[in-house]
Amino acid sequence: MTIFQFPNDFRWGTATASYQIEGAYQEGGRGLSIWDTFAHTPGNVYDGHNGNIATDSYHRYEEDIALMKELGIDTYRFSIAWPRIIPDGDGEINQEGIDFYHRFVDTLLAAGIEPFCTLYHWDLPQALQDVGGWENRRTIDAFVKYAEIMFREFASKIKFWLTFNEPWCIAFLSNLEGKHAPGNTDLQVALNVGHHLLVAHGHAVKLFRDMSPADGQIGIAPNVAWAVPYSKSAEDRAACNRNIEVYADWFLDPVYKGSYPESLYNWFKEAGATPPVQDGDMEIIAQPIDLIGINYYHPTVNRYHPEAGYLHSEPIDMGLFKTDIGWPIDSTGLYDVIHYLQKYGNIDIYITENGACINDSPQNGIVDDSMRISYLQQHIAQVHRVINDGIHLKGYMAWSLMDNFEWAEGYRMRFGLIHVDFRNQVRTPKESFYWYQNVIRNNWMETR
Ligand SMILES: CCOCCOc1ccc(-c2cn(C[C@@H]3NC[C@@H](O)[C@H]3O)nn2)cc1
Repeated sequence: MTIFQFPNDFRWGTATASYQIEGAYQEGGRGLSIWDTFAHTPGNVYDGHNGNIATDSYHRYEEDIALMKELGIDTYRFSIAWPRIIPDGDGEINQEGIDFYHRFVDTLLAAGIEPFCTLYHWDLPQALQDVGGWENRRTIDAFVKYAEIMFREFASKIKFWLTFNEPWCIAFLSNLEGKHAPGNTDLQVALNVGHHLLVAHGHAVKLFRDMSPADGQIGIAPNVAWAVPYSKSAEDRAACNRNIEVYADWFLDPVYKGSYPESLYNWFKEAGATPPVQDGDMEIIAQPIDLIGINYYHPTVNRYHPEAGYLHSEPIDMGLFKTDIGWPIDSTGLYDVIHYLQKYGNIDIYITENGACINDSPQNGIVDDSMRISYLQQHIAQVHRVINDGIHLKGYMAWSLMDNFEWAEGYRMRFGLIHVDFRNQVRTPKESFYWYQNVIRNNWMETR
């Protein structure tokens, strides 16, 4: 048994996202998002699930925040639904939407919980997609207008901001692999989307500085892959590097270095695609940021294979224990990838997502999700190990507060510390909720 003591100022939290929990998709003046369209299109989401109701948190946020207070978190990561603020993307402001988030944030603050706000967690207004979405540079200006409204309204209440969640998912999963909204399957489209979201990020950061909100911090939240080569061969090592770089470096090099990673740039160029860089873009992207959020779930073991996707990098099943979504459980990847990111300097890092898909259900009112406790314990131990190495890892937000809409997997894949019965919205804290509550209360963890 080991005791892991955390710094007094370490932040403990949970995370969610607007489309995954709010529901009320046609209420409060909300416009449609690309995820409404994608989920309403047969075949895109498991069993036709969608976010029309989700966990009904638009109506139940006070109950949710009471559970957060019981859990004892000091930080809550959530996202704003752009379609609630500007229903058609860049037209009229919807005051009802702004008012909703003021009530929500005020309730969080009254509960002593720090709001940690993601501006864009994938729910692009459909009206913007109708004219090209992130492929169209016009969406950059629309995003900056949206961000300005949010900073003006909330910078006095919200001190932690993320521009984009998981840029790899926005660009590649959604526009090359076609698995998320809007479901394109073209490499050049993916590079266009990825570049434009980076330019939008840079403009939003510059605007944030120009509006000089008192003591606010802003960053971006890439999901990171950690790939270990199956063999020591140069081919396998290169295949792993491509896999790691496409999630992290493709976005963080432009932000921290003002240029795309050369090797991957050339890899895509060989495939006939290059980012649509215009004069001044790379300078605006490289606006200094204050922090990054890192979303980590699992590592992979990869080898080179000429027919393995756009990176010729094939993940190998090494027989590890897996969560119910099929991801291997190996917390060492978290330690390794955080050290990998030190090449950008000893930047302030928050783990803005980490968690396990374990589909346990209540038995006599108890959800004995011991596998999730084991997963969290292993990963929080690695968080401590990273801090012990002097790395500025400032906080940990478990994904997720409660079971919710897990994108293409719908509601069958459960990541929550709280079980949600989607037939009646009954929330049941799982055993992992009480385990995490104890870690937070003590600010230390013991392994068992
Ligand atoms: C067979 C090939 O498939 C290609 C990879 O396909 C995926 C799908 C999904 C993910 C994925 C999902 N999550 C959790 C979410 N993070 C943001 C938050 O909203 C959570 O719901 N992280 N990564 C990665 C890769």
